[in-house]
Amino acid sequence: MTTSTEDSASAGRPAVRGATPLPTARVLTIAGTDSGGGAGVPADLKAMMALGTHGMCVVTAVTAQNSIGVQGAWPLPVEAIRGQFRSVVDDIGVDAIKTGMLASAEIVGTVAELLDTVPRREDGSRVPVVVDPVAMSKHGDPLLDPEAAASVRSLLVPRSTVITPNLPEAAMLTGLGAGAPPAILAGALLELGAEWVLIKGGHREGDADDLLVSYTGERHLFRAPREDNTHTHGTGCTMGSLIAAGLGQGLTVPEAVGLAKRFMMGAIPAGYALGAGIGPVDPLWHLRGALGEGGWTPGPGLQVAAG
Ligand SMILES: Nc1ncnc2c1ncn2[C@@H]1O[C@H](COP(=O)(O)OP(=O)(O)O)[C@@H](O)[C@H]1O
Ligand SMILES: Cc1ncc(COP(=O)(O)OP(=O)(O)O)c(N)n1
Repeated sequence: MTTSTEDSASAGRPAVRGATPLPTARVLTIAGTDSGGGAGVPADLKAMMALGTHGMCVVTAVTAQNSIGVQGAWPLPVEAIRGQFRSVVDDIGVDAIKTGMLASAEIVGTVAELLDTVPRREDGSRVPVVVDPVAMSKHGDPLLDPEAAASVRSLLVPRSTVITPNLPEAAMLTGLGAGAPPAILAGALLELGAEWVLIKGGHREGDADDLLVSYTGERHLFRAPREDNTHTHGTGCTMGSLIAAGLGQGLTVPEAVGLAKRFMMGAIPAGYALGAGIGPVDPLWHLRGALGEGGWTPGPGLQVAAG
């Protein structure tokens, strides 16, 4: 295995044929895996694909996880994280980035350093970065060392285009209680250097409204009734990835959040039972009618000959 990042772009490569213009945005998640497929990198890639973008991943940690909880977590060496990041950014390029589970202060520091190396866009603006400050799973299993919260606060929040905490994560980062009003939590995060803050409402009593505020004073409330479905594993990861996919396609932050929220309002009621515990939201809810019962059926062109 080689981890070299020094190849020049074309040295010794075969000519690439069939130059179809890039049909879509390139969106990168920097996050942990979920072996059960409901959250983390698998959820991110599915959400990115659901909006028609090309999803890519830098894995930060591997988790053994299912519908009942997280049974184990193994952070990767920072060299592996740097290597994956360089492979993607130096050859393919990125139109938007989302971060999720970062596990340790060392990984948070490495990711902050890597974000600073992303080339600017043609118009000189920064590639948008959605920071989902993942701290624990729905089951209460820790996904971030407690001492890493300070690094997220000082290194990642100021590098974010939009940070998307749930209520407990906003409380952890600000030192305020999770019961503090969303506008107060958002204001404290803006003071830490975020451009936009989305306080997600999944952990609220009653409604599931999300509050989006910007450092310029713009304010948007995305309202939604609480869905009575326990199968909501992966809501935060899916939401953050949809926002990144929207930003990569050129939407503004309020437009991307609005699109993501509307999508979630279909994905959450469609969440399905899987395993003995909390099943996942359905990133394919909008295609189920077209897929038919049991999934997609190959057309005549894809029939495999018998024998
Ligand atoms: N039961 C629910 N009904 C409706 N919307 C929900 C529900 N649970 C979560 N959401 C929405 O899902 C998105 C993700 O939020 P949240 O669940 O708070 O994130 P996280 O997974 O990080 O805790 C938000 O838009 C939130 O309002
Ligand atoms: C590897 C990994 N990353 C993130 C999470 C948290 O995902 P989230 O979308 O917030 O979903 P819940 O865990 O709250 O259902 C995770 N579980 N695993």
